Amino acid sequence: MHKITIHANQGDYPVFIKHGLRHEMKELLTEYEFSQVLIITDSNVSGLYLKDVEVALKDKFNVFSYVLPAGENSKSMKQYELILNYMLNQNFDRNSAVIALGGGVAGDLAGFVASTYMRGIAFIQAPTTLQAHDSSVGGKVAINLNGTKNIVGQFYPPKMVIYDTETLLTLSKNELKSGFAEMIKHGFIADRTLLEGLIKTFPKQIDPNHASFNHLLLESIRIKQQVVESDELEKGHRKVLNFGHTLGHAVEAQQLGYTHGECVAYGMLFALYLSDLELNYHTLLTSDLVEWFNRLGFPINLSSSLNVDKVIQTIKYDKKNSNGRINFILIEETGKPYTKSYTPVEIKHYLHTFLTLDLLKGGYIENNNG
Ligand SMILES: NC(=O)c1ccc[n+]([C@@H]2O[C@H](COP(=O)([O-])OP(=O)(O)OC[C@H]3O[C@@H](n4cnc5c(N)ncnc54)[C@H](O)[C@@H]3O)[C@@H](O)[C@H]2O)c1
Ligand SMILES: O=C(O)C(=O)C[C@@H](O)[C@H](O)[C@H](O)COP(=O)(O)O
Ligand SMILES: [Zn+2]
Repeated sequence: MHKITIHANQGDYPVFIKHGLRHEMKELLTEYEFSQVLIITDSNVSGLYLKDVEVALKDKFNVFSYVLPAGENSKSMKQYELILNYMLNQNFDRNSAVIALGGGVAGDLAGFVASTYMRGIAFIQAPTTLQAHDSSVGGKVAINLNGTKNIVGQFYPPKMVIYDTETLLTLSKNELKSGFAEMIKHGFIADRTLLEGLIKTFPKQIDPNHASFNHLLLESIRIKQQVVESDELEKGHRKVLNFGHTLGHAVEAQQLGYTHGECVAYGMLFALYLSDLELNYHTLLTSDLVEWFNRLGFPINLSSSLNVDKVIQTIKYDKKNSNGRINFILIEETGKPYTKSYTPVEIKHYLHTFLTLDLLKGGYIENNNG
């Protein structure tokens, strides 16, 4: 078993990573005496792993389960309110705990519930997606509002992260790809070796059974750890974790059928394009990189599906904005991120030129589900 301890203002917490770890949850939680435990999961994960977790915990705790409709739309005010009502009706008290069993959607919503119910109760992350190697670490919890991503939320670190990597084996290709995009992001912002390792190990497809997969996953979690420990509340440096997200979140809000990670991947291509323009030479958005993204099945050509005016409208609500200017995370080179601010008019112009780049013409236009 791997253990990474994250230092956080409200208390350090361990991230345990192991194949089959869901069966050991009771042992991991030995020191806790929760009055009630609510497992919040979604309608796909419930059929796969809920029973195992209930069985693992039922001798020690009074266990309840709440199953969300799978998908991003559950990160909503409506689901938030439904869960709070459920907890109140079941007499959950201050000594109770919430366990998020699922991907980033269950984690972000359950964490926000835990952070606000009775002004905060214990929260445990039990991630089941590759994406959640990112979302379960760092304490960002949130829901969406009127199409704006994560606009209502908190920094609320979990007490523990229990990452059963066996669960990754049931993910679809598309969901693996989504989490892989955040690993690529971690490579770009902090670690050339990680990025090169990802390119070399997975030239055509992502294989969670590959001998190097776990090592690369751990490296990615360590980068997340270093960044969130350096600036837990995102006063400055943590913003680098938003590389690819400024455009990515606006694309995601258009609900074109792409996952969070696919939208972030597309946003990274745009951020690399802007980075090249800033540097006045073309070393970042290379044909090799675009072809790799294309082979993995990331969207690289959205020229016929993206509504640019809507993108600009959404980007105006980005949390990194200041004084009406849009702050993008760019890179000087792999591992050297910085912030550059633009007006919405400038971004609209650059987006138009980006969308018509010949380099991006050969790509997937349709969503590549599978
Ligand atoms: N808080 C953060 O720091 C942070 C970081 C990254 C992403 N996020 C958020 O996370 C969300 C995306 O997370 P996600 O990609 O995990 O989405 P998700 O939670 O919707 O999971 C993706 C899909 O995979 C299914 N699934 C989950 N585990 C499975 C398994 N083991 N086997 C088979 N199917 C499984 C789910 O039912 C869902 O359909 C977005 O809302 C994003 O904004 C938050
Ligand atoms: O942990 C962070 O900080 C991140 O930015 C990680 C992102 O991958 C994640 O998608 C996060 O939810 C985005 O945060 P937001 O503050 O832009 O909503
Ligand atoms: Zn993300």
